[in-house]
Amino acid sequence: MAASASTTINFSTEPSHTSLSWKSHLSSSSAFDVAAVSPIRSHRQYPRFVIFAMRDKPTVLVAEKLGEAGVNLLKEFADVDCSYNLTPEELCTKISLCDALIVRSGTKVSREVFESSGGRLKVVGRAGVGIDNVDLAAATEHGCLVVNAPTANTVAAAEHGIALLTAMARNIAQADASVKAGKWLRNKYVGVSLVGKTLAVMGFGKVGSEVARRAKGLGMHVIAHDPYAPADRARAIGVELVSFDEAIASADFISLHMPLTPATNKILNDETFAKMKKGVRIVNVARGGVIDEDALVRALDAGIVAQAALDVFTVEPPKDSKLVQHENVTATPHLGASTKEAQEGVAIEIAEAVVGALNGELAATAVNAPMVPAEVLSELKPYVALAEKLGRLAVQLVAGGSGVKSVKVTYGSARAPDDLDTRLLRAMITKGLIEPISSSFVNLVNADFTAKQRGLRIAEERSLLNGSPESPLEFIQVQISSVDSKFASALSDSGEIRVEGRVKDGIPHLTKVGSFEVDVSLEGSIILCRQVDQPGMIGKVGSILSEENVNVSFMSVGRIAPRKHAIMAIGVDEEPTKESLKRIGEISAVEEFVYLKI
Ligand SMILES: NC(=O)C1=CN([C@@H]2O[C@H](COP(=O)(O)OP(=O)(O)OC[C@H]3O[C@@H](n4cnc5c(N)ncnc54)[C@H](O)[C@@H]3O)[C@@H](O)[C@H]2O)C=CC1
Ligand SMILES: O=C(O)C(=O)COP(=O)(O)O
Repeated sequence: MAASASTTINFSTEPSHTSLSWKSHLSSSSAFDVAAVSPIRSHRQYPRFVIFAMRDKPTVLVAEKLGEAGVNLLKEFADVDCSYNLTPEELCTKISLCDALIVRSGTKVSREVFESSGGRLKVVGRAGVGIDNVDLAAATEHGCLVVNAPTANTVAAAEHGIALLTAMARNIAQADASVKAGKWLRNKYVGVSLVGKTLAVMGFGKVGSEVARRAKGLGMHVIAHDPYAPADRARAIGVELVSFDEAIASADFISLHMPLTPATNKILNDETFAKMKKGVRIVNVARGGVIDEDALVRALDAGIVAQAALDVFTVEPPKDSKLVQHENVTATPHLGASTKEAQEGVAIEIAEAVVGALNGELAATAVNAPMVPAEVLSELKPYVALAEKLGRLAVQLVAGGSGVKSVKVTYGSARAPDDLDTRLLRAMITKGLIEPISSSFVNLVNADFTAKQRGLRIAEERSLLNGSPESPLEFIQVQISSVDSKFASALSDSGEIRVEGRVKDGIPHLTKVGSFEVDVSLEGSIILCRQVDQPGMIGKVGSILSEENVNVSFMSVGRIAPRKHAIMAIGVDEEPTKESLKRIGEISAVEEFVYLKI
């Protein structure tokens, strides 16, 4: 027995992605080492972890141009259908035949796409950074994992930002067009210098900080605004983090590098343009939607904004856009990520992520599932299996099987509270609790959503144990309250169904049922009998099962005191017939029994 609980901490009362998290994963998406940005991320092998169980060769639909190396990598594992320029209707029709979909920024992966997939679509791979074209809520509700390729195009986007900045300052595009039109307008295209000017980088993440580095090399004074960026990262590059208002009021140039979210939608608008220095110049390689484009046209006409260089637009391609036609605007057709190097890197990065996910690995770049480091996953793997099995057992002990609303999970561990990420465990307990009593498919992606939708409340509690924190967990206990049990002995003194398990030699074991201690490996199915403790019981049950050729893998008896009540837990490899279960129930000393499928 492990040391008894010394402290009990209530971590969360509601399933939530942030309640208990691995300490290194609490930082925002911007947390990365700027010096480590490289066009091609090396692939890390994540432990196989069954999010999806693929039986046949999967089909991957590549809906936008993807680098050849990525397509070849996909082909080693899947049937690959490269169909570009599909209409939304065509995409919805095709998707029901696909296990994975790969897109860039030009394809809307809407709720209809997930609904049309009929549950087959398991992974959406975004070959790039921005996932604003994917309906994440719908993906999550459908248990579909969304992965992106967040690092391989960083440098390309930053270089494009700098290209636009310098081209804009020296009127390169306009001057080029006029020379080609036979003109020689040396006075018209006098530019502005960059050296000594203030550049405000809005969004100091991967691209923003690479732009900042390069702008410093051009002799610019660089400030940045990013509510989530750590000050020491900015300091390391020699950039001061300032408030939004200070950034836009003091900048000669503004470069946008934040994601498009409800909070950043039209963040540059009439009101914010009015606060800018007259003659400010704006670069946007982030997303068109962060600028109110009509307001930008007004600001350009009023001379508040002297020039804008835009790679991205609210609607792409832009139609009859006054903004694009404006003489002080330089426009490119969303080329930020379009270098050979970046496209090769992105293609490999996304192909690896999609193949990994289809193989059951938890992707390192998952957008709508917990990102758990590989080493943590390896360590937690047997406990993940234990968690699901305990959930499955507990719910089968409920009379009627339904009406489960309130579950308490206790994790017994000697580790410090922030050293244990329980999101995987909670998801698998939820899977175990819900799948035996419904037609829902539950995985790591949709577990919290599915629990919430069913009104299932999972409270998590940590029981801090004395002893060595070598293994992440000593035990997991699952309790279901306010329900009747079909096996009264599974009820604890306080009336909840209670099962507890441990991992022994890498194998999940059931170690407690109600108040009875047992020990049965959770590998096949289980028969639990309550009996009056007396000699010969094991033999009687064993011989009934052997007559049926049912192999007994494990047997254990947990009793309160000799010759009083005991619980016999029997692990079986095959499913006993109803008749043999009936015969076990008829043994005179057996008071109640239950057969549980794991
Ligand atoms: N034009 C193109 O082809 C490309 C565009 N992009 C876009 O560039 C943007 C940045 O990409 P990454 O740097 O890779 O992402 P990132 O996630 O590394 O950085 C985004 C940064 O924006 C910050 N942020 C979030 N809300 C903010 C707010 N309200 N104000 C200021 N900062 C805020 C975040 O804290 C984060 O540091 C994304 O929108 C992405 O889609 C990226 C690559 C290519
Ligand atoms: O990665 C991003 O966010 C981009 O905007 C690149 O988009 P693309 O893959 O070139 O359509």
